[in-house]
Amino acid sequence: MAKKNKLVTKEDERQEKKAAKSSSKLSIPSFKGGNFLKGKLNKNKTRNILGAVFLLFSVYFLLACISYFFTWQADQDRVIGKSLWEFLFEENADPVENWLGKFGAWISHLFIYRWFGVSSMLFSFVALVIGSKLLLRLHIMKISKMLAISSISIVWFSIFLGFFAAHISNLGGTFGYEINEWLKLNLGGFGAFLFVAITGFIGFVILFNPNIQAFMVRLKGEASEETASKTEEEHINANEYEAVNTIREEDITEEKPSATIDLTEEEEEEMTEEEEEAFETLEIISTGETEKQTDTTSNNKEKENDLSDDEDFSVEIAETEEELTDKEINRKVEEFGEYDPTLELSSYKLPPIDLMKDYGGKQINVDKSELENNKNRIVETLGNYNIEISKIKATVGPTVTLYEIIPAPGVRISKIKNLEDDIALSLAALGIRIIAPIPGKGTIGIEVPNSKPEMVSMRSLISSEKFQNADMELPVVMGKTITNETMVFDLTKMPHLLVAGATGQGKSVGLNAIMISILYKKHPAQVKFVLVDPKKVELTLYNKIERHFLAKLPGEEDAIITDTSKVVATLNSLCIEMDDRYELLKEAHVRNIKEYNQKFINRKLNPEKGHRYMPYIVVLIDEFADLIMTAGKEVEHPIARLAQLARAIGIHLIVATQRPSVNVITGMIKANFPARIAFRVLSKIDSRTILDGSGADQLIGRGDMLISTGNDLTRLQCGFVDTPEVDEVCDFIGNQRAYPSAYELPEYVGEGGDSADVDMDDLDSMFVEGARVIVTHQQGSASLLQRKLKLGYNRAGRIVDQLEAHGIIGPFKGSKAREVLVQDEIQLEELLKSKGLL
Ligand SMILES: Nc1ncnc2c1ncn2[C@@H]1O[C@H](COP(=O)(O)OP(=O)(O)OP(=O)(O)O)[C@@H](O)[C@H]1O
Repeated sequence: MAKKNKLVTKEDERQEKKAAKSSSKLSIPSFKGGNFLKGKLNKNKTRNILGAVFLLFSVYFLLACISYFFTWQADQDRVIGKSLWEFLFEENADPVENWLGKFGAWISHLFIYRWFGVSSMLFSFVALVIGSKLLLRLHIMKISKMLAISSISIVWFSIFLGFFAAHISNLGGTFGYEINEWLKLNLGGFGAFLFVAITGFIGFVILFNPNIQAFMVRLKGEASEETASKTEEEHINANEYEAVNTIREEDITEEKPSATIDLTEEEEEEMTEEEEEAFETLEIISTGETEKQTDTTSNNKEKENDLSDDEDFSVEIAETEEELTDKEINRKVEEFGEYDPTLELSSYKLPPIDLMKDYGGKQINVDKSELENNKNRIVETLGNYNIEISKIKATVGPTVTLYEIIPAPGVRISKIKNLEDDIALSLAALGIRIIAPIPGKGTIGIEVPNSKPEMVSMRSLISSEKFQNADMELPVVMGKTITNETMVFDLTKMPHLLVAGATGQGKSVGLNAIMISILYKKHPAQVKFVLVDPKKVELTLYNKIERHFLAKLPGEEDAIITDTSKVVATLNSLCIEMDDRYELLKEAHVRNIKEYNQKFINRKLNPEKGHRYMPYIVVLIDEFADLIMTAGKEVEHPIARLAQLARAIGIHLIVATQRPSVNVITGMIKANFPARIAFRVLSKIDSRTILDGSGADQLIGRGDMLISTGNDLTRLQCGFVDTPEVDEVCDFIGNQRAYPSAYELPEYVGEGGDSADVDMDDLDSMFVEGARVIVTHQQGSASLLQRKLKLGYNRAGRIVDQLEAHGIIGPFKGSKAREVLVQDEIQLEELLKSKGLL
């Protein structure tokens, strides 16, 4: 009780403090009974009230003025020469003609007749702008700017219109008339007119600062340009990028919209008064800071002046560099328009949806008796072990049904988890998976395969609204979740994928699904694939799109790599590409490929300095186990390097393997692939290797898969795409106009490079250091040089060749390190001296 009292007191104190704060802001003088006002008014309310008053005045005043022009003759006799008080309380009680009564007649007479004439109506505009800003938070224009424009316009138009007072009275008001009379008296009629015209021009220039020269140039050039622009227009039309999405609106299927709450918007709308106050105080603080800053600069200046009095000491202040205006910066964009990377293949068309087959399965058929049977069996089995259930719910997916159970209070979750095999036995089904508890739901899930699984066709996934409207860099649609939702993810966010699954469980179909997703969404300028296929048959279909979408090493015949030694060269070449791209990013002062490309499109990067539009590169390696077996560290090292660093520069790896054992998926690889996909594997150990947990061994195969992205593990039914469909898509793309060749990767000179090519006179500047590193470590490898001297692959390879040519190391020996022919550093020094290299 005492505690409660204490709380109440604190709350009271807080309220009092708040009231005091708001009253001090409004500076309401403290008077007796003013406490009521203090409590009720705060800055926000005052603002609203003032806003409403301004808006009301704006409308009232405008109507009064308009009415004045129809009624002034009738009302003028009564208003003229009277103060407001006199006029409102005069004895004559007859109504006036003005639509807005006596006050309307008086105020319009005051403003139009006695003051500024017609231009007085601008006061209504002034009130409108201020009122809408205060009440409706509508920003029509900057208040200071509006006040400057309005006041100058009111005065000037009054004088200008006063010029015609002899013909139409009231136009310029008494003010305009009197000024004109005075001007005419002193400058003559024409002189007065000229004076008014010139002041008008000066006012216009001060307010709007028009670019008169540009206007003149445009005026001159207009006639000659007219004909030129016509032809240019035709030219632009011809070049327009027509890579239209050929999927018709009606083909796009929409999923049930899930309720999404846009927190940010709500927060914005519902900014409480306190927050607003805080916001305003913040503004005040920040302006305070700038004031402080200017103070210090002026202090500094004073100090400088003091110093410059000293004869021996001169102070030079660095000139501030000139900054380009936004207009100048964007000059290139204005001149040429934004850079369009797709221009070279501007008529490229994305594949139409009709190329995909419909395998049905849009609607899930719910077999009620099956559901009932399964439910009864689950309840029964659990009942046998004295586990009571308080609720059970089934969600039917394309191939699996999820039974969610809430056990009675006091039941241990681990007890249910241990009954996995017993439940599987009672349901007589393969692939039962128990998720205890389902993260974020507070229930236990039992996944039971349907007796009649539905096939999920790739067509339905591609035409899903989610995929079609996905605003992602590399959107991938792979399948449907257990709740029949299409799952779309951005490959750039993954950022690499490890795919594993025993043979025949749907891995190749899955890889095709990834490829097809990207092909259905991206232009050849935006993405390139590096395809590695040691099995030689899986990816050959994509040969047809070589000149559109594939990347390869210079001088290679086939873009699809099947030979292990070429894989090593390609991976190393990708490392060089990565280093090059990082260098370009550094020069462009951006952090990732998206920002870089955006800057390039906005023509802020100079192609003459080596800048170029960077396509994403997706490296797809099928059968990674085979590569590791044959090339070992030689592939592991560049892959780990790419996986660690390549994310920001747009190289993404998809590595697939049949054998997810620890010697294939090593710790180094695993650590760098946070996103993993598991199709069915044969043992719990394999599942643990790929997913760090069991589950993949309990899948039912045929495209049933688990995708793990860090913490989340989602079960999906992978979309099915058959080889003829992939073939047709590739045909469609392949038959369109293509680039002259595949995207060229940088050249890689490997450790097995031809030493005959070495130029003995052009030794690398790091040659001597390289030789010392090799001799000290007695290990002849380029990767050692790379690590120790922080060199790129290309350069380290070149130094190795030069070392071989100078007889410091022996020839290339496959995956083994080269033999070092110099015993120690003393011998090396002698050798280098004898060759004149020291
Ligand atoms: N998503 C799917 N939906 C339905 N059936 C599928 C799906 N994925 C695969 N299958 C079936 O499984 C078969 C084998 O698939 P796939 O060729 O992809 O296996 P794999 O794991 O790549 O095998 P391997 O490693 O031997 O190449 C397919 O021919 C198809 O019948």
